[in-house]
Amino acid sequence: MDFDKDADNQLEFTTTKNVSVVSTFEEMNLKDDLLRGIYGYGFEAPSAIQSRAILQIISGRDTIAQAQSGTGKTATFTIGILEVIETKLKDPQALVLSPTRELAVQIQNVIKSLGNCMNCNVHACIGGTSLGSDIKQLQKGQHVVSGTPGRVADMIKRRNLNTRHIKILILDEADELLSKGFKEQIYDIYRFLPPGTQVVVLSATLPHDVLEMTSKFMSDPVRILVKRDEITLEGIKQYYISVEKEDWKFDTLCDLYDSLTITQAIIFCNSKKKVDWLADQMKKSNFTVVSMHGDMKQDERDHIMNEFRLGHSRVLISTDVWARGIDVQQVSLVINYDLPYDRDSYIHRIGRSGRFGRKGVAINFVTDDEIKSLHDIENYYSTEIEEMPVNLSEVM
Ligand SMILES: Nc1ncnc2c1ncn2[C@@H]1O[C@H](COP(=O)(O)OP(=O)(O)OP(=O)(O)O)[C@@H](O)[C@H]1O
Repeated sequence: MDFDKDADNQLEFTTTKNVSVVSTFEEMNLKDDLLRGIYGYGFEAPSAIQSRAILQIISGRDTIAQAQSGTGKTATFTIGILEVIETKLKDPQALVLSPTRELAVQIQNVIKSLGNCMNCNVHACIGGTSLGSDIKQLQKGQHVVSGTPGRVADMIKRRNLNTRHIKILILDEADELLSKGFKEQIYDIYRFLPPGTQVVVLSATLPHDVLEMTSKFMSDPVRILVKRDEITLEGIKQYYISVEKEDWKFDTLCDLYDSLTITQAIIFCNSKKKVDWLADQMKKSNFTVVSMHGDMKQDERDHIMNEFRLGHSRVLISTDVWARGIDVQQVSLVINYDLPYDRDSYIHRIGRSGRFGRKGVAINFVTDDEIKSLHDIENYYSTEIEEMPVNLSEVM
């Protein structure tokens, strides 16, 4: 496999024709224990992506599954994995890779929950934790490993993660995993997997160059894609506030604070330094906020994450470490204190609200310099980002 080989620019990618759609979980003919796990978790009927992609994954075919944020991609691959693994065999049979530690742990929990009646061991193999305990957990015998690329590559090379029986590799947030920062590590892992390992890639955003790259490590994949103008969700209302100058953003945020705490809110900044600065300023002005970024110690990140999931903290300031995959259903408001540098991040950030059909609101603070980028995003996704009405409570 050569990830960097020049791709054919003429390639057009379209959704595979005649992918069958099943409207109930029963029709998927799943193992009884798995079906019980699904209903026990509270799911009643499959979402659009689940109706299409689960059976493809179970059939063993390489699969490219794109679907809007919060529409159930995690359960899509989880149900696929749980159906094909054999719990009698105590070796890793499925490997799930994702770009952040928090996401890898969240996925581990979803797999555990859906596999609750199956005696399925799932290990989160992530950086920032002790190597010793990782090794111990792997020695115990795990059916599924959900991890971040660095630690997983390390465990494979040290021969603590046995890849011999892996039959399915999942790349969640695949466009991020195949971007510059991760690509080499993914390649490193891929070459240790048995030949013919089934590959499944998922994301809300799959740009053309990423789809091109998939031809290097996937064979005749089934493609379920979303058109660019259908990626944004109707349920997430998008607004902007013109702040003219950077200095005005802070007061604007303070004015909005009461609305932020109605449910839960995420405020995105473009750098770790800015997250620290903003959290400091808010605290100095007596607002209660928490913050999280990739330079914090893992136990601190875990603590912030747990408190936020429990609803004990309501306003979280973060970087793009929080942009992808994290699922907290109570989040109904996302603020881009800084507009993200790229269009894909915009989709992932605002998608932290409006999970599985819930309503969400995204507010973009834009200086005169940022207004052009905002219009770019608007045009690219054929979506509407309106000026924020005076009274936010009217739209919440
Ligand atoms: N069939 C279902 N019925 C009810 N709820 C579901 C169903 N499938 C998924 N959900 C719920 O929807 C929420 C979003 O799912 P998930 O996190 O898998 O979305 P996603 O598509 O991976 O989003 P993202 O693109 O942000 O990663 C979760 O809280 C999940 O429990």
